Amino acid sequence: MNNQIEQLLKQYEQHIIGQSMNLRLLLCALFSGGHVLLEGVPGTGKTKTVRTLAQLLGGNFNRIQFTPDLLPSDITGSMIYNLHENVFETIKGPIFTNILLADEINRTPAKTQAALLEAMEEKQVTIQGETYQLPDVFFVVATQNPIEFEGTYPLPEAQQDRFLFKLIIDFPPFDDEKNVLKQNLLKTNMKENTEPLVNLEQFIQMQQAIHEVTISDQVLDYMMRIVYETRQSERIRYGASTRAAIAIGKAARAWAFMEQRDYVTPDDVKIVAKPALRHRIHLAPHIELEGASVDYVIEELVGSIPVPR
Ligand SMILES: Nc1ncnc2c1ncn2[C@@H]1O[C@H](COP(=O)(O)OP(=O)(O)OP(=O)(O)O)[C@@H](O)[C@H]1O
Repeated sequence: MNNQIEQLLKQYEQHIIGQSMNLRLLLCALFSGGHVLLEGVPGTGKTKTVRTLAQLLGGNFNRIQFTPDLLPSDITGSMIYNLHENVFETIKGPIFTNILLADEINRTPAKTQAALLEAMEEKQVTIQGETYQLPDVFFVVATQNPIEFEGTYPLPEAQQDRFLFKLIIDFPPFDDEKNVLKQNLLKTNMKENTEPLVNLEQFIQMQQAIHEVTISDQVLDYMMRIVYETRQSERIRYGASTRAAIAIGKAARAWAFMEQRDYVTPDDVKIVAKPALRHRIHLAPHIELEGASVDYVIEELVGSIPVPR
């Protein structure tokens, strides 16, 4: 693995315990230029995970708590009249940051959700007719609580499709969770000062290098076959979109880069397929009734497709 990336992940894993795969996938999404939906019950370290990533990259971090009364301009910004100077001034909203935690995105109505999602897609924001570019490194992690649905506004399918990955934060294994307690209660291994390990310029250079990673025709075919089969399977009501296929390709390339390879393997594709697909497909009603999970169905589907040599 690229030495700098290896260092970064090592540090990251010292701060966020027992979430190794999720940390890698989060970094993979960031390298791919995508955004992430993060699902987990409260208190499982989601905020710390995203804040620490920003610190390790030397980037700015903002957190917006999505509430029912949040307005689009509370995210993007607004224009105010400065009485002292007799001029209008643009106040840029909290979206102008490198890493944004959109906490409980499904607690706000569709209009405000759409303002964030539009900005994610267009990498720019319009305030009173003026357009402002978002930073070159702009990464949104939107959280959702998997068990509390009352008073929520579920993200429409088309909006979910805009997220490269959906990651699920589960409780860490027993011993790892005990280490979280030690970190917090005994202050062992506690690193309050998280020094950046790379800066944003270096990060952008690495991101550009990912374009050099090649994808053979057989591997492209394999990716396409996975997405195509989501539309054929009788276990799936709605299959994945073309945007999903592109997402798998981008993420697999970033994963290969993180593994210090200049070509994508079928294994890279397998690793990123689940987080790239789980929020984009809908199970058929009879499969839902059987209680099968989306992850299980994806695993079976991917496992049934011949792997190219
Ligand atoms: N895997 C972990 N590694 C390190 N610290 C953790 C981990 N999980 C939880 N914590 C600790 O648990 C506390 C709560 O974490 P945090 O606030 O990030 O959770 P959250 O999922 O964002 O919660 P909420 O949804 O309520 O905002 C913090 O003190 C954090 O240090």
